[in-house]
Amino acid sequence: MYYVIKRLEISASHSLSLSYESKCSGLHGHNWIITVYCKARELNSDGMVCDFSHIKESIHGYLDHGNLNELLPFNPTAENIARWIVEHTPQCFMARVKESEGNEAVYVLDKYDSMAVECIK
Ligand SMILES: Nc1nc2c(c(=O)[nH]1)N=C([C@H](O)[C@H](O)COP(=O)(O)OP(=O)(O)OP(=O)(O)O)CN2
Repeated sequence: MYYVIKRLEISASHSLSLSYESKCSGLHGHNWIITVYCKARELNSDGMVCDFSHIKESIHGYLDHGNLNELLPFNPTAENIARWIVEHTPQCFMARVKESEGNEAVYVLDKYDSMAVECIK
């Protein structure tokens, strides 16, 4: 099995729609650190799982310097963003989305859950 791991940073704003009072309901920004995990049993004809720059383009190219509430069709929590990355990135099975030093969410496809447990130890 081959793996590629791409880390990228996006600067973006969001506000959260929550069922309780929170400062996060106001528009604010983060420099999000995103880690994308892709895998393939066989390499493509270019000798890659997938191109690092294609991963960057589809996430950074779309979200950087944007308002996530306008760009994404869901409440832009770190968890929902991580799921969106997995669902929209070819060969991706797991994504980590870090809002700040202490706050990070991970989404992993069900069948790779044990791998995620190892990675986030
Ligand atoms: N499970 C989640 N919890 C929270 C999310 C989220 O996406 N998933 N997001 C937020 C807000 O985006 C908020 O901006 C985070 O605020 P921040 O000040 O960074 O967090 P803390 O209050 O915990 O601040 P510390 O500096 O880490 O103490 C909120 N929650």
